[in-house]
Amino acid sequence: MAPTNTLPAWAELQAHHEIVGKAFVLKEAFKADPERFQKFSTTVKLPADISTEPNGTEILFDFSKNLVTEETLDLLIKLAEQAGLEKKRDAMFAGEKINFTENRAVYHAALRNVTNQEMKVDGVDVMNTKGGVNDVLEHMRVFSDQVRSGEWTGYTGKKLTNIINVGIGGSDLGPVMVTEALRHYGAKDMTLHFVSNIDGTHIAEALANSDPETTLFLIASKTFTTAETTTNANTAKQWFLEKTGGKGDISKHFVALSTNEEEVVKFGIDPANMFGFENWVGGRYSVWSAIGLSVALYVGFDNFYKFLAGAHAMDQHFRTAPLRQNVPVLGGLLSVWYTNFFNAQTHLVAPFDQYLHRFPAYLQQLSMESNGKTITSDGTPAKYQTGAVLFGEPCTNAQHSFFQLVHQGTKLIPADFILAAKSHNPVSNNLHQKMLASNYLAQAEALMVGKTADEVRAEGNVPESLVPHKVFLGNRPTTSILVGGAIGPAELGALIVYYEHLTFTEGAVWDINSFDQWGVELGKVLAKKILKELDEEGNNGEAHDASTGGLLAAFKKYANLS
Ligand SMILES: O=P(O)(O)OC[C@H]1O[C@](O)(CO)[C@@H](O)[C@@H]1O
Repeated sequence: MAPTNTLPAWAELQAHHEIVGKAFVLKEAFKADPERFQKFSTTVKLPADISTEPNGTEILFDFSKNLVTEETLDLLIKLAEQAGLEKKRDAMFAGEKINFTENRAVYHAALRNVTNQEMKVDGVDVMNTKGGVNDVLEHMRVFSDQVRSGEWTGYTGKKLTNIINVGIGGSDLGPVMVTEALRHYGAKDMTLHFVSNIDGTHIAEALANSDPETTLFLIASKTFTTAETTTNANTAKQWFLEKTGGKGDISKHFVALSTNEEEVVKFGIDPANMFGFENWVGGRYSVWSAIGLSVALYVGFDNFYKFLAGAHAMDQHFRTAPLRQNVPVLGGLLSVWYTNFFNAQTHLVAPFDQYLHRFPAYLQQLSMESNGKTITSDGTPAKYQTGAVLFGEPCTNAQHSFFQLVHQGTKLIPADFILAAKSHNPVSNNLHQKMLASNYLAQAEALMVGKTADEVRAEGNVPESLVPHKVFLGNRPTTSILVGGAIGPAELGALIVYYEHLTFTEGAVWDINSFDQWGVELGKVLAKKILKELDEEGNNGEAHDASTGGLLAAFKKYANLS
């Protein structure tokens, strides 16, 4: 396609930004238009049979506190149309190989296709084929039921209640985030560990209090060749065999979640205990696949299925809602607006929800591994900014750390705030939840209205020298997401998919391939080479630049390596 910044709508948006965007005052827009909230907010409703609410949970997306007019949205949608967003979306759902640098389809939506619509890649029905989506789901159902009920036991006949997931990146972040988010639904007799880091501390700490008789290892790796995962998995296997005096039965205690049967077998896992998926599932989208087995084990298969169904509901919305009411499209286009026309560098996501404490970390991989790219579809560098730096922490904690910068710093930080109307823990007569909600509402309002010097003075007793320090410029944009019930499996599924398709929309407009991750390769290859050098006697890193060589030599000296 033509470079995005040469599309007619881009120039129109630039002109619009000069005239309208730069001068836009959010609080004035609310005064001028009493309908602004209604006009700029959209509600998505989940099916009743999967929701926490008897009539179906509504999720309200309030975009009204963004620096936009109706004309801005119209122009952004025009840009999306000119960039071929709908065509690209439809190609993804048609199983076309839109991951063109790896010649792969991007079909994780099939994993949550709970209405069993026809979905094909290369003419093959991925849902109903042998070993396809429905077969793997059935395998996950049977296995998770057996482990949870105690029918599947360890080598001494004990129930497996200690689950250790070994995986990294998408094979870790999704399972960790989702099991934490759904802790309310988790089996009370189960302990979960997630081992990802190559730092030996991670596996050592997980094994320290584990009993081999009751431990189940899930070796989660799409490729089954990732250095961290294979090393941690081998350490786990060695620990298991040592602790059981060689009597431990690997087939009862180790299962693999992978696409690579050959490597799984080499490792010593029975292919019958392998839960497969296909290469059209990207690592960062794999929690919906067999990689989500820890979720199914912890919250039970029925809840896992509701998680898929909530995700599917958001897929359906993304596929069918007109762009102007399409929430992931609007979220993605707002990100384009701030990144490319306001020069914003970041995207803050702050869940007002302790269970969602790993959500920002999960979104970091989703967003930055997808859109941290410079090269566009024709192989040339983009002449505009792409992926923002996504960061976040749960509130109210974040308010007491980095929110100073969000309120009074020199940077524009577009922010998303997420709250559930109902808490799973309405302690102290729901006081905590009301305080949480009051902060959720107050932060967005404060960021918008700010505080003028006159307002500071009117508070009285403020020395004139302090006045500028107490001024808040305001006009800082937020998107508020309000889940109408509690955050259950379906609500969580829908929220994740909102961000997936928001990321898709950004990538489609920026004309980059959001589905590869070549940028992680260089460091991996170099680390392999340096690992050998650490063991080579007399090698003091002379082949490297002076800094790397100097550090390598110093490490060897301090660590007593020769
Ligand atoms: O599941 P695997 O193949 O072990 O890969 C783990 C992670 O590594 C990456 O390839 C990046 O290094 C991610 O995309 C992926 O989620």
